[in-house]
Amino acid sequence: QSQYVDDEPDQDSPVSRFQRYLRIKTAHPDPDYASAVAFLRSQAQEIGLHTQILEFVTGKPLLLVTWYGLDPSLPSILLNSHMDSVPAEPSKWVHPPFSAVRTSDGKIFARGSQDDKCIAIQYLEAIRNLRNRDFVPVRTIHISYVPDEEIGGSDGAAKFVQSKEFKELNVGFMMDEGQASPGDEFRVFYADRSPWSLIIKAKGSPGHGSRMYDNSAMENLMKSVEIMTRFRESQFEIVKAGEAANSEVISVNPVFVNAGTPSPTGFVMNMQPSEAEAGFDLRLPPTADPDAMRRRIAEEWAPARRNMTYQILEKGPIRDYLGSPLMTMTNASNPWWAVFKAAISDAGGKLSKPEILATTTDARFMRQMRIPVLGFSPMINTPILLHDHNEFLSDSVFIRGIKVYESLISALSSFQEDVSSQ
Ligand SMILES: CSCC[C@H](NC=O)C(=O)O
Ligand SMILES: [Zn+2]
Ligand SMILES: [Zn+2]
Repeated sequence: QSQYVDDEPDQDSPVSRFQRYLRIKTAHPDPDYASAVAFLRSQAQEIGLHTQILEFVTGKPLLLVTWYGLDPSLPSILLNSHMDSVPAEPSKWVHPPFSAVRTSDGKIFARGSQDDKCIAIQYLEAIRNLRNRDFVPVRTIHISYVPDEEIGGSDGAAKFVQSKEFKELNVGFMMDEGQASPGDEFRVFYADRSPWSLIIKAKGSPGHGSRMYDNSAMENLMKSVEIMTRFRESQFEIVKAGEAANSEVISVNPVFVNAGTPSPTGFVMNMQPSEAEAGFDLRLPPTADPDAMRRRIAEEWAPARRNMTYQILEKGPIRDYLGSPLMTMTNASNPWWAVFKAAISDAGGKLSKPEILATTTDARFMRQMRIPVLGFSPMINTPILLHDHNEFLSDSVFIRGIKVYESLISALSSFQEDVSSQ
């Protein structure tokens, strides 16, 4: 196990600024957005960038940072990063999750180090370096620091894209977070999966625990669970056979079951309950047919004939406003794709085949507006530790990422073809 390194208190460097941001506790359930916004804003101001705070929901601020380009009539570039993190269990970490300790081998341990506070600072550091080199952007570049991504974004990015402030940004291309790459190729994501929360409920006659009868609530629920498990296995088989990635199939995973008649010592054991319910996390890739899924749920997973009801919470859009799947093209039809690819290669990076992200990000709200979005976090040679214990990022990977964003930001902001009609 690696040792602590005490960073010099007076040190001011990209890594120390990253550490300072990591030490701000923006983990749910009580994220300190005020401190995060204050810190990021002071960084942006120090670099000489324009800042604006938007508060669509009280206590949930969004920081917008702007570097004006020479031609404000061209669609702008938006770089997005969420300020919140998932919680951490300190006792399961080798270093405290908000210490941002850097070990002697250069690993910076913190909740949010990969997801996604790294890109928050890398955007700013890249712009700092470009400004120091007197680079002048043609297109305006914005950075949005948004709240609540980890809890679905309805008070964050969802409100932002609906605002007049967002419209005025005239965003032509956006970048959002991606995921770490254990190998030496950068990963890029052209779509997310759409998240649904599904709760199925069964009702039935209560009865003595000893009695066999049809249509008890538990029997009805368990039949559904069996059918859903078979569906889950059919999807997982495709993945196990190597025919599709995890993110390309529909996942359905049980997250809670709730049934039984409570007693002071647990549950009444000789009573069959009259109600039972279970909750599932569903993720639909953009290729999935949401209507077919809704029918499957109504007819097979929670049919009225088994005394079942259900509730689907669709967390965000599943199609764009013209009814197309939420996907960003990674071919010649999307001129930004070529610019992105060239910028990665100019930075000496290799790119793996574009992927669908298995999880879900704020990008879906912008894709709904038909804005092209690529998910990208420049973390190669890094184990995937988002939401895990001992999340870390190596200092060298972090520093290299700044260079990659310098290349990306200069290329994207210099891109002259007018794509505003797309
Ligand atoms: C219901 S939207 C939640 C978004 C969340 N994002 C990251 O983990 C996710 O669960 O994928
Ligand atoms: Zn994230
Ligand atoms: Zn996350």
